Amino acid sequence: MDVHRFPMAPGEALLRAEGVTLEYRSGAATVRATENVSFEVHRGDRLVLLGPSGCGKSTLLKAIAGFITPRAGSLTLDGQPILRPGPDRFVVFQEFDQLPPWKSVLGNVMFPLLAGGVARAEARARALHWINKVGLSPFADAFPHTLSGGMKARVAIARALAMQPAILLMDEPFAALDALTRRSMQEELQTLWEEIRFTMLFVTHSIEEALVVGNRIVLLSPHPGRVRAELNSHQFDLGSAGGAAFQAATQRIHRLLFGDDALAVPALEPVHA
Ligand SMILES: Nc1ncnc2c1ncn2[C@@H]1O[C@H](COP(=O)(O)OP(=O)(O)OP(=O)(O)O)[C@@H](O)[C@H]1O
Repeated sequence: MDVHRFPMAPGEALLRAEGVTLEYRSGAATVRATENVSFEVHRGDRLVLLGPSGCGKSTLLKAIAGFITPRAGSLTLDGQPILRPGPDRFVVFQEFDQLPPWKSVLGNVMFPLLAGGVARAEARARALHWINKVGLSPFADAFPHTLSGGMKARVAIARALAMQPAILLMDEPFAALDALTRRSMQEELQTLWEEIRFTMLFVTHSIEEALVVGNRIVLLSPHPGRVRAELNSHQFDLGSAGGAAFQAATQRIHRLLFGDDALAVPALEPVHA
């Protein structure tokens, strides 16, 4: 078994969102979360959905995960319509209480593999491999309540990567962490990506985090979320944070989201920050 292998074939889009409108309905009330949103995620991309609170980022992720059906538009993965949840998509949430407290780190990472029908011995080997990758081998038998927030985040990432999903969906995974831990988790995620080159769709409302974590950023307007612009951000990492180019990009994005530029930029115009 090659536990390093991820489904990779650079080139065409892996995930395609086309004109996606998402709504919540309860009784007579309808809340439109996103409107006519289009973007593509290519294999090996670290695409960030960035926008203010309530612009529909989490709702988009839920739709891509297969939990919500678009009111209009389409979502396809590898050319196939997304109709339901599947093992090719795995979500890492902000709430690390997503780890069942009665299972050890090893048990937590093995759990989705076993649920997906992987034999116990292989699930154990794969889990131990990814626990090692996130630097938690000494804690394989520890239980979640004995771990720090950053360690829980690493368990959640190991659990997701062990499933070898076609795309990793991350919903503000570091938002609940203190600033220093958040920064080191961003760094660790970057190191893991450089080694494994998994495909990731990352949701955040932090401009700095988007620049550090992503190679491309899709900016969403306030409620309901519409694509405001798409930017390349591959030139930035934690090393460039605080530098002049990074600061300029941060201010540019801020203006695009909240300032006068927000009205002037048509959807999907490529912007090189
Ligand atoms: N279960 C729900 N029922 C009704 N409306 C909802 C539901 N979940 C979200 N909404 C609404 O949909 C819109 C988008 O919410 P969503 O959580 O996707 O935004 P977000 O960009 O992820 O925000 P945040 O950054 O604060 O998490 C909001 O107006 C929100 O109130």
